[in-house]
Amino acid sequence: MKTYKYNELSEAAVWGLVSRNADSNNEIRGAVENIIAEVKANGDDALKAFASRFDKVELDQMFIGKQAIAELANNIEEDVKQAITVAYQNIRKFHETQRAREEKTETSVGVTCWREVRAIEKVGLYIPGGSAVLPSTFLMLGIPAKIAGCKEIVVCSPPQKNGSINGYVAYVAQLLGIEKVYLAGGAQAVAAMAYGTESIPKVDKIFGPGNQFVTMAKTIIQSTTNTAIDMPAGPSEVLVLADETANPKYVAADLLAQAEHGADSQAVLVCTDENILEQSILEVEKQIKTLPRQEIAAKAIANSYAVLVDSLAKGMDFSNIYAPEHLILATEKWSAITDKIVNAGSVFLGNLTPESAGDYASGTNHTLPTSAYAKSYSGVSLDSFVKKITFQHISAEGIRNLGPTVEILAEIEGLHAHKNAVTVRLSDNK
Ligand SMILES: NC(=O)c1ccc[n+]([C@@H]2O[C@H](COP(=O)([O-])OP(=O)(O)OC[C@H]3O[C@@H](n4cnc5c(N)ncnc54)[C@H](O)[C@@H]3O)[C@@H](O)[C@H]2O)c1
Ligand SMILES: N[C@H](CO)Cc1c[nH]c[nH+]1
Ligand SMILES: [Zn+2]
Repeated sequence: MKTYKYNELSEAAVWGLVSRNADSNNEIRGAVENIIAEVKANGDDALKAFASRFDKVELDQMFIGKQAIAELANNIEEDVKQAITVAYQNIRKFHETQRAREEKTETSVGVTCWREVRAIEKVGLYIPGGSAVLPSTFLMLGIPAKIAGCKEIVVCSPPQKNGSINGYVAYVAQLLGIEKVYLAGGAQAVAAMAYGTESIPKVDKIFGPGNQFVTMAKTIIQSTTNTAIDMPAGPSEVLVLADETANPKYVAADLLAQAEHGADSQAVLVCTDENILEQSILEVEKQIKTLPRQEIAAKAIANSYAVLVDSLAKGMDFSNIYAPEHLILATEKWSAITDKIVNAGSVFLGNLTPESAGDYASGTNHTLPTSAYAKSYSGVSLDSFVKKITFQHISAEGIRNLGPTVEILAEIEGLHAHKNAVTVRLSDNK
């Protein structure tokens, strides 16, 4: 892992360091635009052709139904069922706390305004399944969708080599009461949910993480269709901010946990202590050899780096510019610096809080903004699955009170029909 000294970096060098996945974006955009156009024109036939090309499987049907889901779910190990259930309960508990309760407000006498929450009716959940199948993502998306009360939940995941889904995904489907999982992955799944095909219904909003193809497809359909997206949730990343109280073994384990997601993942160590920094890098080199996915992790680590800083405050400055998906404060002094966090998707405090806990089971959502989108987006939550509609009611007293103000403002904008909508009421309610 290459190491930089923060106080020796120019501003341009810092911006260069924090930019990710920028080089390949144009190439990926072209490929994804072609995939979207194919799905739009040829529906299920295109999906089957892409499954054959990218997932190396010939599909007879486009989904796995209730009966097959039950059979697959039945066959998984008991301890896994229990672990999934614990995760389900914690994620549900945390997301239940996000139900909005807002008061009605009388903004002026006789004028009452409020907001009411309505679920987005048709949502599409993308469950990644390329290099690793992620049933945990199904929990992260399915639980808030169910709590919100979304009427139609369409689920897509890449077909496995046997033309089916794995048993753990099936078990989650059963827990959530979802009766169909569509066999579509990558950009083509996103296109299918945005345009609809013979089998896959068009949805109002698409959720879920994925590789650069999935993320690019979401970004494109967001501006070319009326289907919204949760956020750009692309290749995983972590920034560990450590000091002399950090444990290099834990730091390295956390860096590798995100590195093993994909060759394009990034793991950044920002450290105030040269010794801890060097020990952590040595630990990365040691621990990586024990990983089954060491080839993938090694590519991600080659695409990662460490930064030596003078203080935790300087480290936090760098972190805020980087805006990591995950920020780990590997320091006993974490409580002194949390208020300095401006940009991060999800934060893990202290030496005993591994990021993996949030990936699976502590309760927070693991679908989070990457590539510095944490500067402007939040991770998935119950809010992501609802709209908040504003309401207002104006009484006779209210229109007498507020009417003249509206008339004047409509007048200065030259919008006389607007003014008149008030005037006709005022003349009837003197
Ligand atoms: N940000 C988050 O919240 C978050 C959460 C979980 C996972 N992730 C990320 O999700 C990603 C999952 O990626 P994955 O690849 O394992 O699964 P994936 O399901 O995102 O992608 C697999 C699909 O990609 C398509 N594909 C593969 N090669 C292609 C090519 N050359 N051209 C066009 N399409 C192609 C195929 O259709 C395949 O089905 C990882 O990068 C992981 O880090 C992010
Ligand atoms: N770390 C991923 C988000 O970037 C989520 C995940 C799923 N499974 C394991 N990890
Ligand atoms: Zn992870």
